[in-house]
Amino acid sequence: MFATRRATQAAFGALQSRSFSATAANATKVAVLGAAGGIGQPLSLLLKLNPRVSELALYDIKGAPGVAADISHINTKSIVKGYEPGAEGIKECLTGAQIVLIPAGVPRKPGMTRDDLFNTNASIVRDLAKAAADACPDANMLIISNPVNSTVPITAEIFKSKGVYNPKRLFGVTTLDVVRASRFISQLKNTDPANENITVVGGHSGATIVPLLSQAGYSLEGSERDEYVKRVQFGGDEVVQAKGGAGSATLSMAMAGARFAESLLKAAQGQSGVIEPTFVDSPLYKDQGVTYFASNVELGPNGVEKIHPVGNLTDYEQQLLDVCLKDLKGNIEKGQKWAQENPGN
Ligand SMILES: NC(=O)C1=CN([C@@H]2O[C@H](COP(=O)(O)OP(=O)(O)OC[C@H]3O[C@@H](n4cnc5c(N)ncnc54)[C@H](O)[C@@H]3O)[C@@H](O)[C@H]2O)C=CC1
Ligand SMILES: O=C([O-])CC(=O)C(=O)O
Repeated sequence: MFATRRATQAAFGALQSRSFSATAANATKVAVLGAAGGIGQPLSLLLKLNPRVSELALYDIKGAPGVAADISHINTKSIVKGYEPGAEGIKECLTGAQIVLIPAGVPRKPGMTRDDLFNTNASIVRDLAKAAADACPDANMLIISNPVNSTVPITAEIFKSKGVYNPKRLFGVTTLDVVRASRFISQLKNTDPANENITVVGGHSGATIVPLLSQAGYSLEGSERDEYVKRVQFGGDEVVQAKGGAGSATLSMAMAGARFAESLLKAAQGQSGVIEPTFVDSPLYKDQGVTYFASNVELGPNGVEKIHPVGNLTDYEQQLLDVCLKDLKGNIEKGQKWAQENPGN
């Protein structure tokens, strides 16, 4: 039993700071949109375990009050409330939120690319972004719904159209790529994954995902290198295949989303030097027409504090980056154009 308790504590150790407790001064309302889904439920659970969160607001088109009632019995201090679907529910859910996580939308089935989700998820994200732009224009927006390379630019266009766009507060959550890249190298090298932190740059689909192993001091060669990179780039497909039509990564994504939210909370609550790769409005490749890009970003009380350049690359990594930039440009422009042509009601 004690072993079980120790294992549970270790599992949540990265998410919890036991000495930290939200006070009136740093009270933080976090909203999850799509909270009753495969990602939304475990993500909400992990946020309930985070002492930096004082209020958890859950919204979905179905089932959020039930998820909230369940999670609210967990013996941590934060208040949890689930909201009914509709304009009033989403407005109340979002009012006063400092962080909004959006995992609402459909997941992939085998044989689909993330871009195949565009037609369904673009309008879901647009409508939720509109509600957020009205109710909590200063919140940090964390976009999980795929295709992230397009849903982040869609969110930006909506905020721009309402005159409240702040590029420092919009994040595409690419943390799962970092988590996978770190776990997969630890399997190859027999190291502790907790000590690995592989930087992953670019975007969040296939060839746009570029792991930078050389910066962690690793140099894989030949087929071992190619297989590693392919596994990081197509890790999502591995899960989609294994689930056989029942969706894509949910549990690992919930962990990754909770980790990114925790990093933002730490930075917002005064911790310096908090750095995570994330897909943001970025100057790095704007001269090549790529207006959003994931690289290491230092987080602070105002969101994005400093966007780090990608740093030194091997010739091989440079080749991966060149392919990434080409794909990424198309994904971004597709989202921007769609949002401009489909402003919704
Ligand atoms: N960024 C990343 O690394 C990852 C992103 N994803 C993406 O996250 C999204 C969600 O995946 P799952 O949770 O597995 O899907 P899911 O289908 O299990 O859950 C989605 C939830 O969104 C809700 N929803 C749909 N329309 C909504 C709306 N207008 N307002 C509020 N809620 C709404 C649904 O009712 C459902 O509960 C997918 O697009 C998936 O591709 C998945 C894994 C990793
Ligand atoms: O593969 C998918 O569709 C879900 C996802 O983004 C991931 O697992 O990285």
